[in-house]
Amino acid sequence: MEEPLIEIRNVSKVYDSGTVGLKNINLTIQKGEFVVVVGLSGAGKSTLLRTINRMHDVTDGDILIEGKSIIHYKGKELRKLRRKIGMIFQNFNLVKRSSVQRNVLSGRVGYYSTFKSVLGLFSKEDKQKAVDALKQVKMADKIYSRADELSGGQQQRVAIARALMQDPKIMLADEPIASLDPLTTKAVMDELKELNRKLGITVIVNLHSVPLAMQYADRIIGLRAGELVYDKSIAEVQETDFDSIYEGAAKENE
Ligand SMILES: Nc1ncnc2c1ncn2[C@@H]1O[C@H](COP(=O)(O)OP(=O)(O)OP(=O)(O)O)[C@@H](O)[C@H]1O
Repeated sequence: MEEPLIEIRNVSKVYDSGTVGLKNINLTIQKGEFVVVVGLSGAGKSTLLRTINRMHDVTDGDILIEGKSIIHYKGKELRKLRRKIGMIFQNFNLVKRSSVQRNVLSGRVGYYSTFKSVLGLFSKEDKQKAVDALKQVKMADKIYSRADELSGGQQQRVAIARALMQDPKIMLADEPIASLDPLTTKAVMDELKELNRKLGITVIVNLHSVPLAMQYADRIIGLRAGELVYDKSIAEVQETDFDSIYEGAAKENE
């Protein structure tokens, strides 16, 4: 079998406050998978995603990407790792007063010296790349709009275009549709699915909605209180499975 793209081995994360974010997680993700992570608020979904791109360091265990341990990466190695991994957030994280073009080009910053990126000296190739990325998310006509003139769904698609500028192998999306209405939710989820299918990017998405998870995932992972309590391919998933992840946890809190 092919080498796994991501291997999480016995990973635990305890925050400085003493809160346990993750408890002994073991998880292997293959190239090309579309994985949805579900679980109650506070279950550790964001923590899990953020350990994969080293926004958070783990307390214990190891994470391998393409067979290499990443947990001690620093400087150049860490920058190279982060280029491979695009990230999408609930609140889009765009520079609201900047143009769509500028926001998308900023996804390329990891490839430039600080000097050039501060001055906005982007190459002609990268400007064309930004147009292509915007075409991919069907936002090319908004290239000169200001980010804050766009709807939430449009902003999220620009954020996806920005992440595509990195030529990522992995796309991490942390509640990407939490602040969107059903119609724009569909546009954003369809976009993530398309770049998984068409561009072969491995996608890991945190979602609260089980029906959406079932609609889009190849595989669903469930977290509860920092532990991995569920891991099935979509063909094996049954909606009642989630009672133990959601209702069971609710009972515990009573
Ligand atoms: N920076 C932090 N410092 C301390 N504790 C944190 C930090 N980030 C998260 N936590 C705690 O770690 C646990 C897991 O949080 P996490 O945000 O990963 O959960 P989540 O499943 O993503 O929840 P949500 O759906 O609300 O985003 C929670 O108890 C949370 O309060």
